[in-house]
Amino acid sequence: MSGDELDLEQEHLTELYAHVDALRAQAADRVEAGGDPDTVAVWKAEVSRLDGIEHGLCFGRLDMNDGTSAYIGRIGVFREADDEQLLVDWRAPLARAFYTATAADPQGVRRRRRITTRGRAVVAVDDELLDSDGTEEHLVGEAALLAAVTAERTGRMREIVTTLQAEQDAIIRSAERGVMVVQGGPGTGKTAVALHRVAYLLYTHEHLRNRGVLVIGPSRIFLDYIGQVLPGLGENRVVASTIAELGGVLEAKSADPDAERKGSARMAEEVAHAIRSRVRVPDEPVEVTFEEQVLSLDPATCRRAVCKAREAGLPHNQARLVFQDELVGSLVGSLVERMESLVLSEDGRPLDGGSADGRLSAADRNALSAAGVIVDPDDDAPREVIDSADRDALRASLLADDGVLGALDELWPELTPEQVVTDLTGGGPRTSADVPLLDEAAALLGHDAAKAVFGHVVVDEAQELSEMQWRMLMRRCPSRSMTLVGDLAQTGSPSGASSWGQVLAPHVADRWRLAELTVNYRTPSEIMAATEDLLAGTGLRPPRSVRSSGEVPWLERVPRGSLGGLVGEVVAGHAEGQLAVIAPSDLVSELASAVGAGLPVDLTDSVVVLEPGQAKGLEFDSVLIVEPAAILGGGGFGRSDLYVSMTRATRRLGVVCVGSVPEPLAGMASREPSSVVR
Ligand SMILES: Nc1ncnc2c1ncn2[C@@H]1O[C@H](COP(=O)(O)OP(=O)(O)OP(=O)(O)O)[C@@H](O)[C@H]1O
Repeated sequence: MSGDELDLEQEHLTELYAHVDALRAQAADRVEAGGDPDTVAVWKAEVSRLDGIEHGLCFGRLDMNDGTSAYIGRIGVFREADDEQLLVDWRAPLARAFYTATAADPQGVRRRRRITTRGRAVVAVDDELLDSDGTEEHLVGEAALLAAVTAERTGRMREIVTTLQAEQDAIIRSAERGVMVVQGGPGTGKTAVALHRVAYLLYTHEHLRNRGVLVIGPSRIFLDYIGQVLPGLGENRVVASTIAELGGVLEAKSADPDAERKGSARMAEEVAHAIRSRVRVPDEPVEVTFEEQVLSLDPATCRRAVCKAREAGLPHNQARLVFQDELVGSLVGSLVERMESLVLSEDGRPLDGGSADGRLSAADRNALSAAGVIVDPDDDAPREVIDSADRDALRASLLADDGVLGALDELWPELTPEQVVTDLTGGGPRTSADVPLLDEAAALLGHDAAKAVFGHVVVDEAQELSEMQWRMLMRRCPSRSMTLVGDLAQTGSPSGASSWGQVLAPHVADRWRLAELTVNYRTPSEIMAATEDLLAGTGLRPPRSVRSSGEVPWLERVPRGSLGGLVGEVVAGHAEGQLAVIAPSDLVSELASAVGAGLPVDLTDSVVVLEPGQAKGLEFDSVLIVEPAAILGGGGFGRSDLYVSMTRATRRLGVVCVGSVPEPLAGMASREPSSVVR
C-alpha cells in the first residue's frame, strides 16, 4: 500500500479526532458548569461515551461505483460548517454493505477498505475490490477476521465491529419486535452478536433509550468478561445483571441440591398456594377487644370479607385492604348499634325523651360521650345520633388500634416475599434458585411495583434458565421484545432447556423466530474434531470451524500422586496468552495452590483455575482439562459440561486423566513429550 494512501487516511482520521475532541471538550465544560444533577449526569455519560470510542474510531471506507465514498466507524461525525458526514456510524443503513457486500453481490460497492489504527495513527490499509469475477465468498474480510480470531486473549471480550460477518450482521439488524432466539454452537459469536445487537437497537430505536435494555448473563465473572464491549461501541446505557442480582440478591449461593424442584413452573402454584393458605376463615366467632369493649366477628362475616377481597383480583397485600375495609366496616356497625342502644329506644326515639325536633339534648350528649362519640358542643343542628363523620372517626380509631390490627393480621396477614419463601423452603442463606421464587412471591404480594421493566431484554446462555427464571424475566419485559442467545448442546443445568419451543410456549406461544449461527470462530477444527464423539447420538451437530490451528489436542493419564506435578509442568511451559485449567469443583483449590493461581478467579491473570460451570461463555488461548471422567459423571449434564470445557480454547487443548479415560475421548492422541499447552 502506498504511503500516499496512508497519508490520505491519516489526514482524514486526524480531522475526525479533532471533531471528537471538540465534542468531548464541550461535554466536559457542561459537566464543569454544574447545575441540575440530571443534566450533569447526561453530560458525564456523553464524556464517557466519547472516551469509549477513542480506540479504533474509524475502521473502514466504502468506495461506491457512483464515485461517492463513506468512512465507517464507531459513531457518526458531521462537519458543522457544511454538514458533510465525515464518519458513518456502523449501525446506519449506509454501513451495512461494509459487512455484507461480496463480489457476487457487491451492492454498489467498488472497493472496501479496512483501516487499521494504533492509537490515533493509521498503520495499515487493506483493500478488497468487489468488481472481480463474482465467485461466491463466505467470509467477508477474511484476513482481518483471521487476525482477530487468532489474536491473544486478555480475559476481556473485544467487540468485533470491524469484522462482523454477514450471518451475524443479519441478526444484529433484525427487527426489534418480538422474541428472537439465536441458536449456535460454541464460538459462533452469539455473545458478541447479542451485544452488537443491543448497540444497534439503541441506535435505531429512540424509545429503547428511555425504556432501557437489560442484558442477563450467567455470572458476575461473565459480565465482567463482556463489560468492555458495549462501551467500546459507544453505549453505556445498558443494565447488565445476573438473574440473582436482578432479584436484588447479590450474594446468592449457586449450589442448591433442591435447584431442579425450585426451578420448575409447578413452584408458581406452590408460591400462590403458600400465600392463599395464610388467609384464615375461622370456624368460631373471633373476639376483638377495642377500648375495653369486646366485639365479635362471626365466621360468615369473615368469609364474606375474604370473598370480596379475592374478587377484587388484587395482589395479596393490596387485597388485604379490601378485606380490612369489610371487617372494620362490620366492627363499626356493631359499635354504632351498641352506642345507639345506649341513647335510643328500640323504636329509635331518644331514651331521655329528647327534643321533638331531633336536636341533641344534654343527656344525649352525655350518653354519646360515655360511648366514645365526641360531639362538637356548638353543633346542635338536627342530626342522626351517630352520623357518617362519627362512623369515619370510629373507623380511624379501629384502624389505629393494635388489638384490632392484630385480629386482622391473624385472618389476612400482610406478608413479605421472604416469609412466603421461608414457608416453602425453610430459612437459611438464599441460593440463586430461591431468587425467582422470591420474585414470584413479590409479584403475587404486590411488592414489585418499584421493580424496573425494560424495553428490550437480552439473555445470554439462555439455555440455562429454569421455568421459574423465565417467568421472572418475562415480568421485566411486558413488551416481549427479546433476544435470547444460547446453545441447546451446552445446557448444563437440570432446570435448563432442551427445546426453545417448550421454554417459550407459556409466554409467547409460537410467536418467536429462530436465527442460527453456523461458523465457529473460536475453536480450531482440531479441537472440534476431538469433541465429535461427545455429541454422537444427541442429534446435535458441532458448528464448522473457521480455521485450523495445526495443533493436535492431547490426552495423558497420570497416577493421582503425579497430577499436581503434571499440571504444574504444563503451567510452567505455558508462555503465550492465557491458560485455563478446568477441573471438577473438588480439585479446584488444590490445583490453584499447586500452580499459584488466584481464587476467586481474576480473568485477567495469565493462568486461571476454574470449574466447568464458571467457564461458560469464556475463552482462553489454551485449556487444560483435568479429570474429564469426573466432569462427565458429575450429574445428568456432565456431557455438556465437558463439551463446554473443551470448546473454550482458541488454540491448544490438553486433557489429563487420573482415573479412566472417558469413552468419547478415547480417540484423542497421547501427549508428545515436547507438547505442553504453552
Ligand atoms: N465476526 C467476528 N470477527 C472476529 N471475531 C469474532 C467474530 N465472531 C465471533 N468472533 C470471536 O469468536 C469468539 C467467540 O465468540 P462468542 O463468545 O460470542 O461465541 P459464543 O457463540 O457466545 O460462544 P459460546 O456459546 O461457546 O460461549 C470471540 O472471541 C469473538 O470475539
